[in-house]
Amino acid sequence: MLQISHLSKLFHPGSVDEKIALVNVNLQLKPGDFVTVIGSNGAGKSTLMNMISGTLRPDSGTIHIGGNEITNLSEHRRSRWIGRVFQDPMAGTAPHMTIEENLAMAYSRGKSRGLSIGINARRRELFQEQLGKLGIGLEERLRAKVGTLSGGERQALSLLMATFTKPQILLLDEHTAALDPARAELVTQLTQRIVSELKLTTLMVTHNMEQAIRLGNRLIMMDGGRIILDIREQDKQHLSIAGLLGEFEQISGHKLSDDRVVLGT
Ligand SMILES: Nc1ncnc2c1ncn2[C@@H]1O[C@H](COP(=O)(O)OP(=O)(O)OP(=O)(O)O)[C@@H](O)[C@H]1O
Repeated sequence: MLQISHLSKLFHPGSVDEKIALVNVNLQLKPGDFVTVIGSNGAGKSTLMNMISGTLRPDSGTIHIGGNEITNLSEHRRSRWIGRVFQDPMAGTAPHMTIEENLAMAYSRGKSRGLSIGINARRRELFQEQLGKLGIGLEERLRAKVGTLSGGERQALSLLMATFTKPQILLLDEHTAALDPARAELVTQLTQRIVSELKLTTLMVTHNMEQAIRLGNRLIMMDGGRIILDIREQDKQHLSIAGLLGEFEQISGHKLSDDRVVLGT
C-alpha cells in the first residue's frame, strides 16, 4: 500500500547548519498495517510524515501509494489518497467555519469540484450519521463554529475529516499529545475504532511509549534519520517499555533522548 524506497533528506547541505533528516529510509506497509513510530528528538519522524503528505520533497528516493508514484506530486494532488491529523487541534480544521462546512470541505478533498460541492439534505444526513458514531454529541451541533469546540472535540472531528473519504494512508502526527489524559484516551479509542472499521493503513507518530506498544500491529523506532528497529505482530505484543528502551540503547549506542517522551498514560 505504501512503499518508501531509499528516501534521503539533508537540510542546508554544506553549511554549518547542515542537518541529516533522513538517510536511505526504506519502509513498506501492507494494506491494513497500523504502524506506530517512536524515536529520539530530531530522528526524522516529522520529515518522513511531511514527505509522504507532500509538504517536503526528498533529495533522493521514491514514494508509492497503491502502486502510484507520488514522490513529486503536489500536496493537493496526492491529498485524495492521504488523511492526516496533526498534533495541534487548531491545524486540521477551519475554526471560523461550521462543523458541517468543515465536513463538506473534507468530503470534497482531492476532488476537482472543490468547495462548490456544498451541503444538501442528504449530505447533512450523512454528516450527522458519521458524527453520531463519534459518540460525543457533535451531531447535534452541525452549525456550531469549529472554533468553539474543545481540543478533544476538534481532534475527534479532525480524525473524522481525515478518514471521511477512506484514504489509502492515514498519517497521525502525535495527534493526542496536546490533549489532557482523558481526552487523549477518548481520541485514541476513536482512532482504534475508525482504523479497524475502515481497515486503514496507518502511520502514527507518538511520544507515548505505552500507546506505541498498545496500538497497531507494528512498531518502528527511528534515530538519526534511520529506521533502527522494526517490530511486528507477535513480537510487538510481548514488548515492554523497559525492553524497548533497552533495545533502543543497544542498537543506537545511546539513550533515547526525547524531551517529550511519555512512558505511560
Ligand atoms: N525545515 C527544516 N530546516 C532545517 N532543518 C530541519 C528542518 N526540519 C527538520 N530539520 C532537522 O532535521 C532533523 C530531523 O527533524 P524532524 O523534525 O524530522 O525530527 P523528529 O523525529 O520529528 O523530531 P521531534 O521528535 O523532536 O519532533 C533534525 O535535525 C531537525 O533539526
